[in-house]
Amino acid sequence: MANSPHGGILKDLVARDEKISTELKEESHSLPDLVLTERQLCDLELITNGGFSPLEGFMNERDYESVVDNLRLADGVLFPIPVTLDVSRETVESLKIVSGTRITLRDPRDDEPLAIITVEDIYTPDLVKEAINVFGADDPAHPSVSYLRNRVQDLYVGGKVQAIQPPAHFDYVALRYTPSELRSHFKKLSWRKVVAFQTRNPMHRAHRELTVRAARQRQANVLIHPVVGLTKPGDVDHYTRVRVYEAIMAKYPNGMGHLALLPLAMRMAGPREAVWHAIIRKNYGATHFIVGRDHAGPGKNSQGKDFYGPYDAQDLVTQYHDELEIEMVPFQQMTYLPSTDEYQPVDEVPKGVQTLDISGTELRRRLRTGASIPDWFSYDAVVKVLRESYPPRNNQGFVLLLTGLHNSGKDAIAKALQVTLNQQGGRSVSLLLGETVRQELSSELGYSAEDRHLNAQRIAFVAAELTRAGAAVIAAPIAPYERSREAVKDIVQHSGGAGANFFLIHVATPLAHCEKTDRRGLYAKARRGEIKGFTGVDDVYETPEKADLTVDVTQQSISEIVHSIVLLLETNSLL
Ligand SMILES: Nc1ncnc2c1ncn2[C@@H]1O[C@H](COP(=O)(O)OS(=O)(=O)O)[C@@H](OP(=O)(O)O)[C@H]1O
Repeated sequence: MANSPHGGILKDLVARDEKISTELKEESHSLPDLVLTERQLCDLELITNGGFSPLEGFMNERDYESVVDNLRLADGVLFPIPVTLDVSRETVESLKIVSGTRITLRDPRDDEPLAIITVEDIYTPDLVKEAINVFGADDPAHPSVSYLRNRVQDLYVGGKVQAIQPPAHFDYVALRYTPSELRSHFKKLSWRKVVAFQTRNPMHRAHRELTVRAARQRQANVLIHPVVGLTKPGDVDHYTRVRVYEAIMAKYPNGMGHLALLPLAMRMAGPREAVWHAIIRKNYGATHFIVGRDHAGPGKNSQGKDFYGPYDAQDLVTQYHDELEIEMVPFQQMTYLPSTDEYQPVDEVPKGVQTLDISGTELRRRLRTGASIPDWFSYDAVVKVLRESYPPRNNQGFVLLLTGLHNSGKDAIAKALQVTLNQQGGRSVSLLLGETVRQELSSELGYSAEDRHLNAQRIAFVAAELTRAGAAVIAAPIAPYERSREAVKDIVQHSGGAGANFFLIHVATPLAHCEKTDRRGLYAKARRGEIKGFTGVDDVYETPEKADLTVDVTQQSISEIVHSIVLLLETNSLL
């Protein structure tokens, strides 16, 4: 038997409104629109599937104030986190939003109408108070406070929603359960007691041991219920994590556990978040909920201290135990005891017994360097998934941007380097010569400052895509402007993923040599005025200020230059 929902009734609005969804969809076309933010989309999904029961919409001012002040809705029901629809003043004015207005809420990914909100009120939130009460401090080191300060719009719009359809998902569809679906699943399996485990991180042996212990203690089954909505910036992406969870599920005793994904936008609100998580799991039918050390903690504040005490979350859940009606299973941190090859909560380890742990930072270091990750810490299948997503540097892609004058030797160096890297193997090598890019990608562009900059940005886009897939990219345009070269670096480092390794190599062959040896005669034509705005003749070449390497074909042979680039890559552990 699944636990009863918070407030007594599961507010499955999708099921409730199914009969009128065609009419609602029809009406949605004639209403003003709001395209949701990513966070609002996650919130709406949980409002409409019942995960946030007893909510039936975004909070009005009375509920919001009451939640911020007392962790309760205006009617007194426990609810610790504001769930609000923020809208800019301009939008409120341009859409003429007033009490009673009906607005279509749209999915930002595909523009589909998901729900209609009937506006109850429009109010100005006190964001400083919200930060202090809900997150503990008005400190922008907290990701949700930073979100309040930088992303949240001026006004909140409160009102109940009617569901047109749930947001569409195309990843891990079979693992996404609504509260009703999960409840049916528990019924089908005759699970009476279910311990839910919340996580936003990859799971290893310690987590498996902890959850199995919890199940044993409470004679229950285990629901692994990871968050796949928004988590803390910098977390492991949910695709990788779900593959990890799938791998670890095979390590549970047969039939003990089940994996379901939760599309929640976390707030990292520590104690309040733990109470919220418990309510959500109750709505999904769980009877027990694990709260460990530093539950939903965001890390350090701007003074370098933890935002919350390690067991503050457990204390707050205990405080509301009676009305939560889901039993907390508190856990201390698990640690490994090599002498007996087992995990135990730290507070149960006898004095003097040796323990082992691997921190998150150490794990990331081992992934980066390819160093071994011991069996006592994780499972081969889990490590394999992580290594695929976080390859060691010698498997990561990289971009070498060779910049220099026409006929500086950059093409010859690039081609020789391509051959050298091909000889070594292990990566696909892509060559983006200036001339090739001009023919294949930028044939309509000329040589104005703007066109040259755009050309560089196109090279950056292609290079970032290739390097993200693990390729070695050698790009050799003239790239005469510092701002363009900086833009290339920026684009590669921001969208190149794990392979965001970028090196600028200045081929600094003097103009006189480039000109003297130019068999194509372009400099001669430029001198005669037959080509206008030619780099080095009547257009500027800005010498790079921060090249990773400077080479010159009048001082070194092509082989020597290639070797110096190989050494640069080797020094950076890329070869
Ligand atoms: N006005 C002018 N200025 C500079 N270069 C010119 C110009 N007109 C044509 N070319 C020939 O175009 C080739 C490719 O230039 P790039 O795309 O590398 O230049 S840029 O980075 O956009 O500045 C470049 O060849 P490579 O140096 O061999 O790549 C030039 O020979």
